[in-house]
Amino acid sequence: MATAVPAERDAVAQAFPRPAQELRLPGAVLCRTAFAAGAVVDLLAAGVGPARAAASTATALTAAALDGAPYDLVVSAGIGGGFAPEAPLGSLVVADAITVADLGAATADGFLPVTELGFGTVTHHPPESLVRAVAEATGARTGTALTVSTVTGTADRAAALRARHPRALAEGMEGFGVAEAAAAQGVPVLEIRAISNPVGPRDRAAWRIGDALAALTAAFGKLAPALESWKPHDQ
Ligand SMILES: O=C(O)c1cccc(C(=O)CC[C@H]2O[C@@H](n3cnc4c(=O)[nH]cnc43)[C@H](O)[C@@H]2O)c1
Repeated sequence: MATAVPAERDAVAQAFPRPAQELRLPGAVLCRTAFAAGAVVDLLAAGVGPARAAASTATALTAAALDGAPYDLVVSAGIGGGFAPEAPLGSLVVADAITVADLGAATADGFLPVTELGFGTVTHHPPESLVRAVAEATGARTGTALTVSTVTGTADRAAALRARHPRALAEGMEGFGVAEAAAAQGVPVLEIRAISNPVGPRDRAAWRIGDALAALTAAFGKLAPALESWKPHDQ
């Protein structure tokens, strides 16, 4: 379970019945806990932004694989911006598509995603059955979660993103990085965002970080059955 910062990791940890044990890796610290039924869960404050989040997640994945206990699933979780009116403050979004919104080239004719330049990928798709089960368990809306390296701070930018990604519900800074690390090792990925602020004109007074962290704790409290019953071969 990869969050950006320790406050998000601790909000997730509160949903687990057992206190987490710290495991130090080179470049990452895991907090190991477990579901009531026993399945082990590693919580990682992976850092802010897609690059740092990818590096930390790759470290954790590699350590688990070398230990002979590879992960079945990676979850990117945290607070995020919500596109109005579909994703209001305090609501939850589970991504059915994890898309990087600003990886590409600016041209006179507009933005070109990196895939149109002939490189890489811009979207990862979490397993459909898991997205459905998590949305049912938590009441989350499902749609695209965008990953950006620059937080949106104007109405124009929000409108441009929405025009390019009509199914976008949430914006964060880590999901695509976490998903790239997971995909590189063939591990499925999920992204869950609790909405702390609207995507749009910068207005720090409008942030509701406490409410979003509480929504994250509540969501993970309801997630155990959906995650535990999901089998990696179910798509
Ligand atoms: O200074 C600002 O105007 C501002 C607005 C929103 C977020 C930030 C951050 O520095 C938070 C980065 C952190 O939180 C996640 N996050 C939360 N809201 C958003 C958002 O609207 N767009 C992108 N990321 C957001 C993000 O995943 C980072 O971990 C500053």
